[in-house]
Amino acid sequence: MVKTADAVVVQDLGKSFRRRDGETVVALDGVTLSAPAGAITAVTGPSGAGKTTLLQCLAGLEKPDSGTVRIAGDDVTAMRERELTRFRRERLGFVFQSLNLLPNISARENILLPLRLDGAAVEETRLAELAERLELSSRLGHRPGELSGDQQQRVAIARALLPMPDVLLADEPTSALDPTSRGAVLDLLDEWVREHGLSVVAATHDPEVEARAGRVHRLTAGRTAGAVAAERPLTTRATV
Ligand SMILES: Nc1ncnc2c1ncn2[C@@H]1O[C@H](COP(=O)(O)OP(=O)(O)OP(=O)(O)O)[C@@H](O)[C@H]1O
Repeated sequence: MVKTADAVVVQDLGKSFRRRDGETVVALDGVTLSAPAGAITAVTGPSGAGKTTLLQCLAGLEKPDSGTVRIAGDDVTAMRERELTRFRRERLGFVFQSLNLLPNISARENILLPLRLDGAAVEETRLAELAERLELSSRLGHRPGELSGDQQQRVAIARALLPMPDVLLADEPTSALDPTSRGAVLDLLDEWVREHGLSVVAATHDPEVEARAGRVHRLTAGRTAGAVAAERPLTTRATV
């Protein structure tokens, strides 16, 4: 089933940080954007533009100072911590820049962790399919320290996808991937977007992710410049 409504709607989001020296850094300065279901949305922009902060606010891991974040119609900014934790587990998948794999358990156990925390059944068939598509089948018994950076990033992607989230929030999801794995990962994401209506919101510097995106938002100094930099239907890959 392919959904077409906006999965993520961000309105006038503001977030500042107080640095140790007392200076205030404005990371998000009134960001307004949306991301449809059934598409990849790229958030691009120079280093320090606020991309990671935006994803953290979308995930409810940072509390914005102003504005709203709606995911599948639910106002994330209004949720209390317990509700937010459940919402995150049930609806969202993350690929963090730092990957956050647990070092003392195998790739397989890392991938299964969100389902285990949720008390959900282990989806062996889906796990096997994901592992095969991400070329991890022979690596599932290895711990993260025994894997290359490229393999670790693919483990983080498998972990985020296995519970079948509505929205995948990904911070530089292809940064450690070589060209072959990058193609395999992006093909897989394209497929999930089309077949499961997944909404992928990816902060990225990677032109290939941008090329696959149905919508591109460019952030500059915490602001969306012109809100939608490029928009095209999923089936056409024309550059705008
Ligand atoms: N916890 C924090 N404390 C203080 N300042 C912060 C904090 N997090 C982010 N910032 C500042 O907010 C601004 C936006 O940072 P952010 O990491 O969101 O940018 P980014 O676009 O993701 O950068 P990159 O592409 O390098 O990851 C930067 O000036 C950064 O130094």
